[in-house]
Amino acid sequence: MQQTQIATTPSFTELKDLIQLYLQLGKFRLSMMVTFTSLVGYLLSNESDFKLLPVGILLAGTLLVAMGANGLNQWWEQERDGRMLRTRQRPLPSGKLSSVHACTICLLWTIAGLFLLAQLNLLTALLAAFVWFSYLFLYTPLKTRSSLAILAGAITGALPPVMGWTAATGEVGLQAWALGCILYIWQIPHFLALAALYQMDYQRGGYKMLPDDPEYDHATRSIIVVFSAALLVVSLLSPALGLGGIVYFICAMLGGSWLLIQAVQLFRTFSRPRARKLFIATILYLPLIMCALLLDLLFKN
Ligand code: HEM
Ligand SMILES: CC(C)=CCC/C(C)=C/CC/C(C)=C/COP(=O)(O)OP(=O)(O)O
Repeated sequence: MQQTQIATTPSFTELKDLIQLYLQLGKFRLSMMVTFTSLVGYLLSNESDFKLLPVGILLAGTLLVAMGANGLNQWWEQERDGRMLRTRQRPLPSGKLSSVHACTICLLWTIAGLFLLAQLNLLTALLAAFVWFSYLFLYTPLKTRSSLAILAGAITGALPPVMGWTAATGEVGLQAWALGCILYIWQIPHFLALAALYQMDYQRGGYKMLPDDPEYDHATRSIIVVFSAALLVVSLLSPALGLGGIVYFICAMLGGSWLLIQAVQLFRTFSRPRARKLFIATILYLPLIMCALLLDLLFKN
């Protein structure tokens, strides 16, 4: 009797391991960051007071749909992920989760997330469904075909703040678009810096998102500089549309200039440490800007 119980009831360690695998499958940190941007979009609308229930629903719904999308992308790419050093330890290629298990849980996360968002309003749920769809059915298949995939991939980062805004107001707003635009531009240096670090890996996986040049193509480095400069300009112009105040402006100027300096240094001479520094700058830039926007809101209210 006791033996049966040991065999069928998962132990605490097994449960902990399973949760760990789920977090990897849904790219928890990245999904949390995406969810944070939707929260900022919600609060920027200033339409409603901070109400715990709709905010909780927005956060849970966005996180679930984002994790569902990330996990289904890994399900789709499991064979290629198995060929790449960066990704071969993921739950699916490492065999720690079965394909059916992963696919089922990600579909459940997606359905649960969309259901939650629909409780706020249909527009927010539709936007989430569009992001989910474009990530899986536009960006993911394009990755093996063209370097333009990134332009589709960046939609995924641009729309979550807009979703936050629509969750609060039921309609889209100018400031949310401005923030979405900043995020869209930000993703280009974010990804291209990382791609410089994992160039060979991407080739191993059969992805066509990058030039095959081991010295990291001049054109790609120019694109990084152009988008980093555009990020600085657009982020500094955004207060004209009502996005952010003085804290945001200072942070956007300092953070954006820092990112641009890293981009220019990488442009001058390619090296992996320089690419890594640029990637880290992009990772730090995002929470910096989001927190600055929240601080300005706090001072305003
Ligand atoms: C075109 C869009 C994007 C691409 C191609 C991209 C690509 C990636 C990749 C491949 C990594 C993993 C690095 C590694 O395995 O070492 C990564 C890390 C990260 N990305 Fe992005 N990303 C994109 C958009 C976003 C967005 C929209 C956010 C958040 C709003 C984001 C936030 C992060 C964070 C926080 C990390 C580091 C944490 C982690 O590794 O889990 N990214 N990105
Ligand atoms: C609300 C909602 C649905 C939000 C979407 C959140 C989401 C799916 C963000 C992912 C952003 C992105 C393009 C990551 C890179 O994928 P990749 O396939 O290039 O990464 P990999 O090489 O590590 O697999």
